[in-house]
Amino acid sequence: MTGGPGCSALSSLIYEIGPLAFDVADFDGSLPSILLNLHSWTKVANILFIDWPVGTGFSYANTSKGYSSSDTKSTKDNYTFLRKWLLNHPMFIKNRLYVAGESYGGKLVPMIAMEILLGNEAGLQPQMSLQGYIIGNGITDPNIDFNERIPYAHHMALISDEYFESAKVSCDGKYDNPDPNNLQCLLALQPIQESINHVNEVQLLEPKCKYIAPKPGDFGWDQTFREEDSVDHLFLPTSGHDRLWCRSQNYVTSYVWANDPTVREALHIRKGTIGDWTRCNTSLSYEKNQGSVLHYHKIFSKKGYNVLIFNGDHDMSAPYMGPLKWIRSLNLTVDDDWRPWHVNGQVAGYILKYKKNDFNLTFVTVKGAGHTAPEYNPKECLAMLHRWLSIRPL
Ligand SMILES: COc1cc(/C=C/C(=O)O[C@@H]2O[C@H](CO)[C@@H](O)[C@H](O)[C@H]2O)cc(OC)c1O
Repeated sequence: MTGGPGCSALSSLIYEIGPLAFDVADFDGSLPSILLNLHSWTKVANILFIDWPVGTGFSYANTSKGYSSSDTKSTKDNYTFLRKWLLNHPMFIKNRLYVAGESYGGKLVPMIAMEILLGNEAGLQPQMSLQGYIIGNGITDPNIDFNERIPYAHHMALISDEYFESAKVSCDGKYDNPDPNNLQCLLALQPIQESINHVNEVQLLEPKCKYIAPKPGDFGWDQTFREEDSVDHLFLPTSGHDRLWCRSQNYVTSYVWANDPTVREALHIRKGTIGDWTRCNTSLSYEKNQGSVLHYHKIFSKKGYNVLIFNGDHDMSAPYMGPLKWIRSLNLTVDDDWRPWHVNGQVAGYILKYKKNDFNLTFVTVKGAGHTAPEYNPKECLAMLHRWLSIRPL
């Protein structure tokens, strides 16, 4: 499951872990060519890519009321879909099953896993062979994940020791949505904000680009885009005169492809169901009604499941330090202490394994990767998944 909420699973399929990718290098504005992704996760697993919540990607409801969704509603929808899909594809019922998601999708992962567990316990058919779950740069508890951004910025040398110390003393760990009456904290956060504002928060090392309204005909797609649903379309570097490459430009290919009439016909998208396809639908009526999902992880940690939590370590929006903090709160035992893991003789990141009875949790960093880790380090991420799924040491 992709994040957002409201980002299409097509984004994860094409730009991250699916078997196909667009040829962004040769893209000239017309229908992009399709390439094979050598590092597709489908080499080691069958994957269902789900557009959730309803209204995301090509998914649609028949009534306007049907579009209102939430964490709990979407969890149930995903579970219902999975049950129906498995009943229609019985050859997959016995397969080992993992629920996987990234970013905001990581919040739904333990919720859906719990729904499966409860459904199995209630004897619902089909019984699913749930083995565990996988979360990449996920959000678990915004209080933990987002408050770790400032300590992370300090770790990554974006703010000085003095700025950090002063915020630490004044803000009592509440850097995200600080108490508006705590003037000391607000003052301490000011130079911190100025230091990090112009850094690309999803990949510290890449240029930060800001949206400017595209002109009709830009990229050969002669539509005027609405700003709210076309934030990926055209970006300019926030400073400097030269047009820099920005990763977000790669996403233009998805809009051109998914809105091409021949593509939509080939995909059997029913006419009149949705208008323009957008990579992330930001106008959904979605209630984030589960603040934290840490309690789901707590319940799973008392049962026999296998969990993989991985983080591109150059992402400041959902920094690796968030999971490290909430995982520590589960009171597990360290099974394999922090050590590097390798791909092609190079350090690909770091691993830390925990255990408690039959529960195994592997925490992995992907060195140098941003928010959507497989998009940045595809080879390493496939190696990680392959080794973890085959219960080999990373
Ligand atoms: C709960 O409140 C927040 C949620 C998020 C979620 C981000 C997210 O899913 O990112 C998208 O991830 C997907 C990958 O799953 C990418 O493709 C999209 O580009 C990306 O937008 C972020 C926040 O602050 C930055 C929040 O405050």
